[in-house]
Amino acid sequence: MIRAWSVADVRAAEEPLLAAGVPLMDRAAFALALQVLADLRARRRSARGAHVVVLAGAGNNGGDALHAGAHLVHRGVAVTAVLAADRVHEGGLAALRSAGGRVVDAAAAGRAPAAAVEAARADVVLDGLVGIGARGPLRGSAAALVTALGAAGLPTAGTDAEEGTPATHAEEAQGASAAVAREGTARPWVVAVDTPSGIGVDDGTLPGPVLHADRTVTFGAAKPGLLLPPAAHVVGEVTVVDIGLTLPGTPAVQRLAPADVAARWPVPGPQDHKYTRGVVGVVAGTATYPGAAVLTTTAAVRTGAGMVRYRGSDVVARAVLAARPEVVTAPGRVQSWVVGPGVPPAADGADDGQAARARAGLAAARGELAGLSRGPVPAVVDAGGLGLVEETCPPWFVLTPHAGELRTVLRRHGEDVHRAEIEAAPLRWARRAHDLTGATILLKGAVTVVVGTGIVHAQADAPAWLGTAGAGDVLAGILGTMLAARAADVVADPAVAGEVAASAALVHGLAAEHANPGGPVAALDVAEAVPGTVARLLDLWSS
Ligand SMILES: NC(=O)C1=CN([C@@H]2O[C@H](COP(=O)(O)OP(=O)(O)OC[C@H]3O[C@@H](n4cnc5c(N)ncnc54)[C@H](OP(=O)(O)O)[C@@H]3O)[C@@H](O)[C@H]2O)[C@H](O)CC1
Ligand SMILES: [K+]
Repeated sequence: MIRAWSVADVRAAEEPLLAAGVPLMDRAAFALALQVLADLRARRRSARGAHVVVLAGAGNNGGDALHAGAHLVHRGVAVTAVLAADRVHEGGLAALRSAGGRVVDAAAAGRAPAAAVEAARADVVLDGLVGIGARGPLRGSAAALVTALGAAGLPTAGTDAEEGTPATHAEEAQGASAAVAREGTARPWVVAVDTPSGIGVDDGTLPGPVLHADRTVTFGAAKPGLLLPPAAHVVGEVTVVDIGLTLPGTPAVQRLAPADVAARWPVPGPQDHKYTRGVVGVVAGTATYPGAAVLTTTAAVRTGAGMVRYRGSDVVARAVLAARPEVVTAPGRVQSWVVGPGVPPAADGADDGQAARARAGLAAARGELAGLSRGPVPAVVDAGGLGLVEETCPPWFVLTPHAGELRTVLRRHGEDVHRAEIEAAPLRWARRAHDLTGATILLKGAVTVVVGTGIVHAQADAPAWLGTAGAGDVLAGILGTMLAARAADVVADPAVAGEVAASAALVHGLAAEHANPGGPVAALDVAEAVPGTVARLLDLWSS
């Protein structure tokens, strides 16, 4: 598990140590230098004679980078510090100078392109422009430098948000790109110091220009922006360096690892039977979209449900039974409901009665229909089901929208937001949807964000190949079974709903990888791979 703490929590943890004179910056800089040396040796056999460019901003983030640069000079690395501020960390600059490092001032207007060209030729670029002290989009000389680095061929993200200066940056950028293109040198390895400069450290946004990192060396603890999309896509490999901070028990964001899911997997024992293992009720598919019913029920069965009850028209039921004879179509008690996959969003009547069956399932999940479930049970609400949930939901309802579907849910609650805005700030809008609906929100994407009553989860287990038709239907089935197996826990403590949802996202992503490592997968392949994935998780855990 990777746990990430907010900027405020990290600052609060640093405070007493700084007050006691604990040399946190020395610890951070030394660890950073060691990691850069290891990366250099991995990429060019020896660090000696390598060229490292340190991008230094005005604060302690720049201080970390400059001190690390001094350590590197002492190990035979040629280091150039590019100063992106009129005033930088004095101690760090003095250490670099006395070690014999070069210093280039890139703070003055027009200096960025030349500095960018030098950086683009380096073996490693250390991004020490700004860390947890960032406020808003990267601005001034730091923004100009990142824009010029982008033009010089280094991968950057975000737009140059500073008003009135795009032309300046563009001109500088052209200068840089022409110079580097002529040489066609391989681009440098970028190491972000604490965070890639300019990301939303607490929310994972990309408010302005950001230099992509190949590695982020972060101090004391991971920060939420390193796990949350879209910033999670520009951090590279995250290396957490222990500098002796004591952080509060509850992190702001966490990412489950396979071992965390395995540790909580409800492995059946001799006393278990189908009803103790969890029965899943599925309302999915129509005569027009029968495949969703097959995918969702297959996934639920293959994830280890005690039993799956399918609710739908006879024609679809026949397709389901042909694929999965284990499924039953008789109504009866369930421990979770999955409603919505393949059900048309607009309940326009052409849905074989699925909207009515979905509403009945949701009412039963609320505990409003005695007999069917004897009290409230968790529910997965996906696709067409999202249009059927009422104003507010219990937290044991897990809504599983993608960004477009979340837009519809938010608009129904009076938030007029566009899909692009949701994709630019997934945490914010998933949290808003949780606040408005009361449900646990699993916002699907390359990184899946789960916001409920407990800790926020950000899962990045899925290969891009999983972006294929039916993948959401399979996730809904996996989640339905995992919720049914822990139904009592989920209803008793809704924070468990978020943890189970994040676990289902992890299983879904790993199953896609196992189905065809490194290549394309069909949704049904993913569902069929789940048993093996679960066995591997448990084997890993028991070994
Ligand atoms: N405290 C310690 O000894 C340790 C800190 N660690 C490292 O330090 C940074 C946090 O350092 P801090 O000085 O608090 O802040 P930063 O260096 O991250 O950034 C502040 C400077 O950056 C400028 N800034 C802020 N936002 C932007 C922006 N959007 N664009 C450009 N520049 C920006 C800000 O300028 P002002 O005008 O606002 O003053 C500051 O000059 C932490 O990340 C660690 O790297 C060590 O890890 C542990 C010891
Ligand atoms: K940084």
